[in-house]
Amino acid sequence: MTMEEIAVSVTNLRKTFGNKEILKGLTFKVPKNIIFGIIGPNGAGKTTTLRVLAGIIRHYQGEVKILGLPPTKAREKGYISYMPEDAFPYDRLTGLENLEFYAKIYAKNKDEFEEFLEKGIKIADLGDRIYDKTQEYSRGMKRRLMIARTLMVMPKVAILDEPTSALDVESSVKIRKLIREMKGETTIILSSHNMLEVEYLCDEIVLLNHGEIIASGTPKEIVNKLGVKNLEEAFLVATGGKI
Ligand SMILES: Nc1ncnc2c1ncn2[C@@H]1O[C@H](COP(=O)(O)OP(=O)(O)OP(=O)(O)O)[C@@H](O)[C@H]1O
Repeated sequence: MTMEEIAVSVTNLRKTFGNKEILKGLTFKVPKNIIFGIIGPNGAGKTTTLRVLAGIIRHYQGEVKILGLPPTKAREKGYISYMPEDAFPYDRLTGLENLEFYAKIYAKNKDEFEEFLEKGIKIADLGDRIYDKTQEYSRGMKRRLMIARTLMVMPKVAILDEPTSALDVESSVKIRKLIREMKGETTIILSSHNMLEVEYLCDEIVLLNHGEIIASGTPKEIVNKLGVKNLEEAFLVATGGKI
């Protein structure tokens, strides 16, 4: 891969909290415009990694480049849009007002603001409920709004921490479709505990365990390498669980 083809490059990333080493030297590259998954058991370091990439965790060792820039710089330039796992809309605002609020932060001019908003409304797909205060929304509706907010600004890198966690089947399917439809337009980095989802969405993945990468490649490559039937089995074998 040439430099131009790489969206994110991580070299020997280490992060400690107190005296606990949470990330123990991660190295990986994410090509532009793919969907890249970070998977691993609870506490493996997925959210910590995503927070470093999003420019939220500023102190770490190693080198992280987003389109050639340190994450904080890339964030300042509006290259990154990040949806934390516990992202919630402002509940006193309507869905539309929430989108307007976020669009204003990213838009360089009025035309771009309108463009982002139009895209956000389309992605959120909430019909007339977009005019209701979000405190009246279901969990799935809130999530869709947050995904719309994250993706509508056409970031160069969208970071989604567990986009479908705690959603019912129908809401998850809708969100997966949304993400899939953005494929090729932007680089998407997501974490998930749902291996079917990861197999469906992700072009490439890294599997983290105790802050280390224990497998990487396409889902198919990992499955084949471990001689198992699917990614869920690969996950269990690689992390030492039982099938
Ligand atoms: N601010 C913090 N201070 C201290 N320890 C932290 C902090 N943030 C995370 N940790 C610890 O770092 C480890 C990795 O956490 P992280 O949230 O990155 O894992 P994860 O893979 O996203 O887990 P999950 O699947 O449960 O969301 C955990 O042991 C967690 O307790």
